Amino acid sequence: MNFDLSHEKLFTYLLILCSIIISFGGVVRTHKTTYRACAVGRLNMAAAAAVVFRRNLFPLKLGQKACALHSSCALRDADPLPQASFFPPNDATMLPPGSFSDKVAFVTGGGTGLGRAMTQGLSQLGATCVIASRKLEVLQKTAEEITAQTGNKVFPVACDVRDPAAVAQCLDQMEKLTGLPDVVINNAAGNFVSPSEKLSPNGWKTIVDIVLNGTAFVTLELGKRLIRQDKGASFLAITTIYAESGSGFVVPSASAKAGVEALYKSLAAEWGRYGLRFNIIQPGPIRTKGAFSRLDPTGAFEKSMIGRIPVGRLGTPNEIKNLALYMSSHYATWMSGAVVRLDGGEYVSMAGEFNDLRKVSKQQWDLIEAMIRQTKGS
Ligand SMILES: CCCCCCCCCCC/C=C\C=C\C(=O)SCCNC(=O)CCNC(=O)[C@H](O)C(C)(C)COP(=O)(O)OP(=O)(O)OC[C@H]1O[C@@H](n2cnc3c(N)ncnc32)[C@H](O)[C@@H]1OP(=O)(O)O
Ligand SMILES: NC(=O)C1=CN([C@@H]2O[C@H](COP(=O)(O)OP(=O)(O)OC[C@H]3O[C@@H](n4cnc5c(N)ncnc54)[C@H](OP(=O)(O)O)[C@@H]3O)[C@@H](O)[C@H]2O)C=CC1
Repeated sequence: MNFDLSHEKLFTYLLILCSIIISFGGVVRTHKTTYRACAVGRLNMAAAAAVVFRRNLFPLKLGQKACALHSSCALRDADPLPQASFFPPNDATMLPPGSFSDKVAFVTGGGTGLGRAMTQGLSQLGATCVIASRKLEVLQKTAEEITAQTGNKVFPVACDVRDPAAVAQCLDQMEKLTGLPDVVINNAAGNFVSPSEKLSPNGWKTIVDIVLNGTAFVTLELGKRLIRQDKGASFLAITTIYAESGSGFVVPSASAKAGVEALYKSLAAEWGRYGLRFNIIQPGPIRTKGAFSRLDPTGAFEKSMIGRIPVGRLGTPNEIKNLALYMSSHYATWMSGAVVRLDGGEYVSMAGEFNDLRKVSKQQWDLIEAMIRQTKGS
């Protein structure tokens, strides 16, 4: 019998064996690294398998604990690159205090992640906020926390943006609570990575319904009401850098976000005459539980993702907050139909044909240059 087991395969099998032991609650030492299963119960096996998967793609640092796939564990935090020290995030709120006094802001998906950060910023600068999404308890907790911090009211309203009747009801409720908004941020989204050949019709529909139809229902219903009341407003949509390029493995999201951009650019042209502005932010990767748990659940890709960001680090929710506040404010009244990318340079870094030459060392460059200079004629 021919046992063709390379070191790599043997190591993988060993790790799978370890993961099975881990899944029964054990602690395993391999290569001086202690892996302790962070999950209990049914998720144990999945977590341990994720560690094996990740270890084989990108080695864990010594002593780093495996924490994949379990909600009780903090999300892994891959190191920034050295150049990130030139570009520290400035999380302070940028606009002057009171920039949104007497304004009402409506933020979809305002209970978590980037939506929460933008709501916090608007509230801090004086806005009365209404936040809407499916999970009322999450919204309530965020609303209480922000109001306690800023002293300004944040109203939670349950709403599934996929349902136009629910959207209309939510806006009725807002009108009673605060009147129509001056600032609208369409931030709610759904996403997951999946090979497209595994997508069911309902998988496709779910993402397109949340992202494109949800944004359209909110925007069109609010727009009609604002037009009827002759009230101006700023609309902002949060899309993504791959809305422009497209991307494999998140095809429903890429298609829907591209649709949102077309919707916003079109309405910028059509509804300016009613006092309505429409702009778009395309964020690069920012660690939020919502995004990373669905787009990189094993944590295997975070390091390589940071590696392709010229600024050498992920963005922060507060960086998106500051841009969103500016674009929604009275400092930006001449801005409409704009698409602003905020991604540490990731988009251009992935696009440039020769950008991988960053990996070439000084000595290799000397050699390459000498070879090129030796070439005569064509
Ligand atoms: C080189 C790799 C680099 C990795 C980088 C990682 C980090 C990158 C950061 C950059 C991010 C860029 C853009 C981000 C865009 C975002 O939008 S992030 C925000 C993500 N947040 C959310 O998604 C929050 C809300 N999401 C949800 O509620 C759910 O996830 C869901 C599925 C969207 C909706 O929930 P629900 O309505 O309950 O739907 P379900 O009934 O569960 O499912 C509906 C159908 O979808 C199918 N499905 C669900 N999950 C999957 C999956 N993982 N794979 C395949 N199919 C899936 C499900 O089976 C249902 O279909 P069927 O009825 O046919 O079974
Ligand atoms: N984080 C990142 O790296 C990036 C994020 N983005 C975009 O930023 C935005 C915020 O994402 P992020 O904060 O990371 O992720 P989150 O998952 O935290 O935010 C998504 C929000 O959408 C809400 N939501 C989902 N489905 C619905 C629905 N059917 N009706 C109403 N609300 C819904 C969720 O609340 P609930 O579950 O209560 O409904 C949640 O608050 C999204 O538009 C995303 O596409 C873009 C590029 C990069």
